[in-house]
Amino acid sequence: MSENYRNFKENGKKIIAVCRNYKGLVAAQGIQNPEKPILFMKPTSAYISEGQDIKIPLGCKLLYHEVELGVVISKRCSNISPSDASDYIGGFLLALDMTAKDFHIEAKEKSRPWFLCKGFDTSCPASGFIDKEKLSNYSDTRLWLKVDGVTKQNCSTSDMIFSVPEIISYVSKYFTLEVGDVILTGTPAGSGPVHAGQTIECGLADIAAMKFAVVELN
Ligand SMILES: O=C(O)/C=C/C(=O)CC(=O)C(=O)O
Ligand SMILES: [Mg+2]
Repeated sequence: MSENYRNFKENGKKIIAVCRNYKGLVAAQGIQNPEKPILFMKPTSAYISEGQDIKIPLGCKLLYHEVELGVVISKRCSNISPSDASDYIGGFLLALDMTAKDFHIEAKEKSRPWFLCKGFDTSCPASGFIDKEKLSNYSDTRLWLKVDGVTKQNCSTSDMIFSVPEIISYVSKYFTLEVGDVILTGTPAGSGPVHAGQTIECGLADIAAMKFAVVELN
């Protein structure tokens, strides 16, 4: 069987991301739980791997970190039910949904798309492929993030509003999912600013961890 999805950074065609998917984050913002998953996309050119730096995009004065669990799709599919969704999970990844927050605020104020604030080069630092057997309890796994050694995000994926199968099912009703596509499942409470010279470390229980430096664009 072909396992091209394991090399999702090369073979995937899309990164689809869910936002406002953690109860703690939504409560902290004083907003209602969304009625259905809220989606946006990042280009696959946004991926970087450990050893590469997060580059603050041109003109950005406020860059935010968001640690997230990502799901790698193993088989082409569309319009699948939540109960069938696990058949299409190839594995997982640990990811950062880096956000140019000042651009994001402006985009929301002016009702503009989120592509620039969410999709710039280096906006998706990602771990390698995590076998699904290693993460059988993906619905209750700890996600954490530190900036310069100080914990900023620390939450279980059990705080998600929409579960991984519900998200895959919902997304697949509108987009054909292909081998190696990734779905980012949203960030828990505690997202905040990072500056050039700082280091972000994050992890998924004791299964995956990664570290990235934040640098000025040059
Ligand atoms: O302000 C908002 O509505 C959402 C902001 C985000 O960046 C949301 C996410 O990407 C997330 O919740 O993961
Ligand atoms: Mg996010």
